[in-house]
Amino acid sequence: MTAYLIKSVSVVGAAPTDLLIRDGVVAETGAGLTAPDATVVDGTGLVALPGLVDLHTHLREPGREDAETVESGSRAAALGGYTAVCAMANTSPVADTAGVVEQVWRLGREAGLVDVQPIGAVTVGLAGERLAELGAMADSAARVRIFSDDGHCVADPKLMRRALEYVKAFDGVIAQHAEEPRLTEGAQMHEGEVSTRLGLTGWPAVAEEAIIARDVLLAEHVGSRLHVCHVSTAGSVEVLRHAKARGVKVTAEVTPHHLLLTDAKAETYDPVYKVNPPLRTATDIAALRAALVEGVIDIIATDHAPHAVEDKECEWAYARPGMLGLETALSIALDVLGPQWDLIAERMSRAPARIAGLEGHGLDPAPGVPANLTLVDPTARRTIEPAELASRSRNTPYARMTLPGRIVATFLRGEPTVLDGKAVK
Ligand SMILES: NC(=O)N[C@@H](CC(=O)O)C(=O)O
Repeated sequence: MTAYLIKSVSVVGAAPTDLLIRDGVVAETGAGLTAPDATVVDGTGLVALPGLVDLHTHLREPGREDAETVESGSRAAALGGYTAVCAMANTSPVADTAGVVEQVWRLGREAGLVDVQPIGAVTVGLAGERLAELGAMADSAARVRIFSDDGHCVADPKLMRRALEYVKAFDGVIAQHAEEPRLTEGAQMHEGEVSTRLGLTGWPAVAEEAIIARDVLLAEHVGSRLHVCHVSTAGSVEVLRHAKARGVKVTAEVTPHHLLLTDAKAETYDPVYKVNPPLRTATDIAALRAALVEGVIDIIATDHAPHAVEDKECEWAYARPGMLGLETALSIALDVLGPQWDLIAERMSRAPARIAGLEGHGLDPAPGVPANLTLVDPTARRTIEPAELASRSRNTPYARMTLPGRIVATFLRGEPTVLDGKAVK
């Protein structure tokens, strides 16, 4: 195993220091370190963060390997500064058995670019009718702790209650895609002034808020852990604030795109902006940003949703919802939050690692800690070229935008997965 000596790097925004990485861990920190056997990495001007952790990634394997594979998505993640991603269950076949989650977990190990933690489906086939084998997935080699029907809401309150109760036995968490399906039938975009003008069927904010309100009450009633996926409205923030004040065990995520882009993007009729939940208003964005700073929203999660060209470059109504996120998330966070490094480390690494229970992740670089970290150049600016992304898909909403920050290197247990801004393998 090669040793690495990172010189003069700012750890989470602190004064520059040296980091010696050896045998998979941070062996030493301090000014003026020397290690003749180590490869030197110049960290001048760079910020070291604990490796980012994404709680919400669609890797598409098995089933849609044309859109993404565990390997291509892992490479996109590493290039985005991630050392761990949680892979959503809406694959084909659905990850609703021990066999499928073990397959995804094994593919992640084989790719070896990030730790891939499979998420298990809550219900068989995401159909919302009966519980999947949650216990078998938890006991499998993949050690599943997060369960989600993401892409679909667990709409039946009795099933949701059962799922919340079931996962208590192994400190699991249900990650809910909050969307009351009866209120979003035929929905194409956010219900509001723009949808009225464009004549597109709207997805009202209340469809999200009603489910979150119900679920925080259910989680409180059974004393279980609830995680809310991709929170997108100001009203949802108020429900979450209320629940947290009552001591409900609820955590919540916001995506980079819901922090930056509004429903006005639909005016272009470019389906790259079609996403679920939909892009909302400037008022929602302001509330989401404030909630993220305050901690009412715990984490940024990408909802990286790669789609093949034919599923995206078609009429708006026929396009699949979803956008890429892994390779641009840190840049959007920097754009939105500025260089608040401790906040970024908390919302993009420490907190998601805690929620997912990922050992060895989400820890600031310090002696003895597994060397899962990323080096960011905060002053660099880059223009997003879809063709240059590592993802197999091209559906980034940031094409040709110039964004702050560049991932220079990522280390997974002391081995670089990215060096000089390029994937190592
Ligand atoms: N977030 C998205 O817009 N898409 C997700 C699933 C979903 O939530 O619809 C996908 O898997 O593509």
